[in-house]
Amino acid sequence: MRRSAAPSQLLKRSQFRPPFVGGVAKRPCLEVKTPSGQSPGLCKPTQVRSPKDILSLIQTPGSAPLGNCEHPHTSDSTNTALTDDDTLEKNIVPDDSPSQSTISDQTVSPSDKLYLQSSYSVSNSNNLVPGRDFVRPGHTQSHASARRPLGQTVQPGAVWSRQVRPGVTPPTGEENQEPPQTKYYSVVWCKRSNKKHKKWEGDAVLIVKTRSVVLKDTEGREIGRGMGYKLADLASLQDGSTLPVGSKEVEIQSSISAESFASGSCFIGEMEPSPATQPLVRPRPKPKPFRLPTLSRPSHTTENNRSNPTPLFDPARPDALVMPRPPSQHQWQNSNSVVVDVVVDPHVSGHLRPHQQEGVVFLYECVMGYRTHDTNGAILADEMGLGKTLQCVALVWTLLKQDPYHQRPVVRRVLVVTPSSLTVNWGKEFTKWLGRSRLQVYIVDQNNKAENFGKQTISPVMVISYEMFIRCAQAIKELKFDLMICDEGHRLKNANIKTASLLGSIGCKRRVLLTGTPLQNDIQELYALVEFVNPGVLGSSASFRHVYEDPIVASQQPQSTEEERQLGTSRAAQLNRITSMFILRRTQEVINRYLPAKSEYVVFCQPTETQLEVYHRVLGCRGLNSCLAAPNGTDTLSALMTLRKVCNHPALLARGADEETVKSELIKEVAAFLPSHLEVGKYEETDSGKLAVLSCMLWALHESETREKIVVVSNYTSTLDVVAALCKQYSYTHLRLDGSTPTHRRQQLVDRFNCATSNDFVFLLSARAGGVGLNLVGASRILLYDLDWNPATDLQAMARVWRDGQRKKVHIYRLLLTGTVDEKMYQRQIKKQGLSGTVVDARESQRVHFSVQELKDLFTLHSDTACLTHDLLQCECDQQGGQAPAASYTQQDDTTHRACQLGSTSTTKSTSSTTTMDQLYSWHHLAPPFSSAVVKDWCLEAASDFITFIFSNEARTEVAPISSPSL
Ligand SMILES: Nc1ncnc2c1ncn2[C@@H]1O[C@H](COP(=O)(O)OP(=O)(O)OP(=O)(O)O)[C@@H](O)[C@H]1O
Ligand SMILES: [Mg+2]
Repeated sequence: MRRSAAPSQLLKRSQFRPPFVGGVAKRPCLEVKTPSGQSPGLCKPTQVRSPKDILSLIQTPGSAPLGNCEHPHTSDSTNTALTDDDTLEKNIVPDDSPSQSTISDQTVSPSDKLYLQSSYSVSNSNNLVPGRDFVRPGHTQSHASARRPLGQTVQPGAVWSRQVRPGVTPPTGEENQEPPQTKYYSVVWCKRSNKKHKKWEGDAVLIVKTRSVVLKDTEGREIGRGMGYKLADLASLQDGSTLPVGSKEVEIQSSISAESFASGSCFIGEMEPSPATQPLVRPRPKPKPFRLPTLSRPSHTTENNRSNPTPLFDPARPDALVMPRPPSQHQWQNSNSVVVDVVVDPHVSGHLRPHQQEGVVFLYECVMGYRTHDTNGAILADEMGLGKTLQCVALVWTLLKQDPYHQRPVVRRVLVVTPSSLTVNWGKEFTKWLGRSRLQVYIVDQNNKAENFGKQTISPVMVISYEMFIRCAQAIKELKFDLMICDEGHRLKNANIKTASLLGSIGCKRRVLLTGTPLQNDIQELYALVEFVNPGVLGSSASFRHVYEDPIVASQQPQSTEEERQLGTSRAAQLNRITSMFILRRTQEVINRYLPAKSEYVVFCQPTETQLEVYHRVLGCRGLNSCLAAPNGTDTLSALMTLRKVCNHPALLARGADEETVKSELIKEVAAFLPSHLEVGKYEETDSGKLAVLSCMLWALHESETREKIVVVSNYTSTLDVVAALCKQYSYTHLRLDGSTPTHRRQQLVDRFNCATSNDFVFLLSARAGGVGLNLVGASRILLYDLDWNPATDLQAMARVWRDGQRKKVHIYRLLLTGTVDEKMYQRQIKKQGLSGTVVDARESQRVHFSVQELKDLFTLHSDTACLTHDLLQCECDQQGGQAPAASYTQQDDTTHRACQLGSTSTTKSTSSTTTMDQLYSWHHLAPPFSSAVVKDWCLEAASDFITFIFSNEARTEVAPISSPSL
C-alpha cells in the first residue's frame, strides 16, 4: 500500500483550540356515543347471520317519547363547557311536576308493534364501516308510538325519560344516592319536535354521566350536550326511552358496554379475525395425516386432477412450509371448489429463517383475506435488514403458481413499486432466491417501457420506481395487477401526495406495504398507511381522529386527567389490536444471532479556531436573532442548517457552495464576514474538526492490512463534495451515490463496491437517496458524518452495513462537533424527542416547531466542555471506561447496569432502536488521552488528537452459521 504522511502529522494541533479541561378528582360521569354499529341488539359483524337472527335483532319492543314537558338544560353546541357535576347540581332545573300523563292504546297501530330498527345495515361483512353500517340521515321511523308500552303512565316531570316500570317506585331523595356510573347508549337522534312520527336523522352515542349527557355522532364528534337532568331520569333510561339533548331529541336503541366505548369499537366497529384463522405464532405446519374433507366439488368436473387434486409440492416433507387452509367462511364463498394444500416451493422455503416463515404465512393469510373479512392488505414493518424482500419473493412465487381451491393461480400479475435505487436490487433478489429459470422480472427502465409489459408473456412481475410509476400510472392502471407490493412504503404516509393517490387508484385490492421505519410515532401517518392497504378499516379520517387520535394524544399530555388517560390507553390498545391483524413488525433481535458483532462509537470532534469563529459570528447575525424573536419554520431551519454547515465544514458557507447558500439570506449575511481563506471547493482539514478526524481515520484504515472498506454517509450532497475532495487529495478510490445518480447506475455502484475484488475504498452515500433498502455489506465500517433530526434516518443508514450477509465485525461511527448544534441534535435523539411530534423532519419545514427556549438552547455554543452530552448524563466516571463511584444519573431502567469498565459488554437489548440516555450511560465513556488500551479501535486512535470525547459500545452476538443460497 501507498505510504503517506498521516494527516494528523500534517495537521497542527495549534490550529485547534486548546484541549478542554476536562387534578381535581371528578365524580364518575358518563358519556354516550353513537354506536357505529355495535349495539348489543345487533349481531356481531363477523357472525354469519341467519334471516332468523336478523329478524330477532331488528325487532325491538320499546317505549316511546312522551309529550312535552320540562326539559333539563341541554345544548347542541360543542362550545358549551360541561361543568363538573358538582356545579351542575346547582343548575338543576326543578323537575317535580306532579302531573302524570297516560299513553293511550289508541296511539299504537298493530303494525307498529314490530319495529324495524333499520338503522344498521345488517351486512355480512366483518367490520362495520361508518357510512355503510350506520343509519342514514333521513330515515323515517314511524315507530315512536309503537315502542311505547301500552297503557302505562309516565312521570311528566321526568318527561323525556322512559316511563316508570310497573312495580318500580320512582326514585326519590336523589341527593342521598350514589352517583351512578357512566353509561353509554346507542341512540338515534332528530331535531326536537312535537311530531308524532319522528324523522330520525342519524345514529349517535349517548354518554350519560351523573346528571349530564353528551351526544356524539358516529364519527365520535360531539353534536350535543345536556345537563341538569334528574338522577332518576337518567338512571331509568332504557331501550325506547327518549331524551332531549340540546335542540335534539334522542331515542335509546340499546346500551353499549363500557368496554365498547373505551375501545372505540362502538364508533369504528369491531374488526374480528376470521373465525377459523389460526393465531399467528404457530409451529411450522406439520403434514396432516388426513386430507381435510372437501367442502364441495364441482359436479361438472371430470378430469382426474380437478376431482382429486394434489398439492404442487409435497406437504408431507419434514421441512415443508404449508400455508394455512382457508377458514370455513372463505370456503363457503368459494363453494364450488375443492381445497388443496398450498406449499411454498422448497427451493425458497429452505432458505427462510423462522421469522421469515412466519412472515410469509402472515402475508399469505392477509392477502388471501383469511385474517379478516373484506380486507386483503398487509403491512410488513420488520426492522431493517430482516429480509422483507425474500418474504415477498416467497409469497409472490407461491401465489403465482398455486391456489387453495385448485382452480387458477391466485395472482397472474404482480406490481412491485420501489425507490429508484432499489428496482434492480429487487430483480437481483428474485433471481437470488428463485433462480432465473423459475421467474423473470420486468424492470421498467429506458429499455423496458411500462406500457409494453402487457405485450410480453415471459414475466408476470413488474418492478417500477415510484417516480416512473407516476409517469406511467395510466398505462399501469389498464394492466390489471392482482397483487401490489410497495417497498419503503412509509413514503405513502401522506395520502395527499400524488404517488399515494395514484397508487390508491390502481384497482388492485391485494396490497402489501413494506417499511422498516417505525409506524407508531405519528398516528395520522399510521392511518394513511392503513387506509392505503385496507381502505375503510379504521373508519373515515374524521372518525379516526375523534375516536383514536384525539383521545390518545390527549392522554399523553402532562395535564391529562385520569379519565383521559384511561380512555387514551384503551383506545390505543384497541387500535393496536385492530392493526395487529394486518401489521407485522419484528425487531432486529430476531436476526442478531445471524449477524457479526458490532462496535458503535459516538465521536466528539474538537472544533477548529475557524469553526469557532464562524459559529460565533453566525450566532450574532441579525437574521438568526430575528428568528429567535419570532420563530418561524423556514427561518429556523435555515439558521440550523447554517450552523450544521459550520460543523461539517465552514467553507460550505462560502457563496455558491451549494444551492442553499445562494438562497439563504442568513448565509448571504454570514458570507460577508467569512474568513477570506474559506473558498468554495477548498476544503482544508485544518478548518474542520470533523474532517480532520475523518481524514485521520481514513488514512489509518487505508494503510492497514485489513483491506476493509468504509461507507461515509451525509445528509448533504455538499458535504459529500467535501469528503470527495478529501478522497481525491489522498488518492482514495471512492464511489458516490446521491440523488443525482441515475437509477440504472445505482445498483451497479452497489454491486461494484460489494465485490470482494474491487479496489473501491470509500462509498459516499447520501442518507436521503440511498439510506433505505441498500445492501452495502462490502464495507465493514460506516461513518455518519452528520445526523438527521429523525433518528430513524440514522438507523436506516447504519443498517446498510450491519445486515444479513455481513461477515466481518462492523464498526459504526457518528461524528459530532463538540458543544455545537450537532450535540444538541444527538441529545434530542437520545432523549427520544426526535420524533415526538415537534420536529419530524427538517425537510418538512412546515412541521418544525421549537419553543423559544428550545431555540435558545439550540443556538448556544458551549466551547468550554469536552462533551456536553457526558455533562448532561451527570456521570462521575473516570472517563477512561472506568466505573463511576456511584451512579448519579437517575436511571429509569433498573436493569441497565453501569458498565464504564473496560471490556464489559453492554447488555442493552435493542440493538436496532435509538440509543437512550439510560443506555448511553452504560456505554464506555472515554476522554483523552486515548491509549489503544482504552479506545480499542486503531482508526479512532489515529484521530485521537482531534477528539475530545468518545462513547463506545460493543454488541456481541452469538453468531449462528450463516446460510446463503447456493447461487
Ligand atoms: N434467509 C436469509 N438468508 C441469507 N440472507 C438473507 C436471508 N434473508 C435475507 N437475506 C439477505 O439479507 C439482506 C437484507 O435483506 P432485505 O434487503 O430484504 O432487507 P429488508 O428487510 O428489506 O431491509 P430494509 O428495511 O433495510 O430494506 C439481503 O442481502 C438479503 O438477500
Ligand atoms: Mg428492503
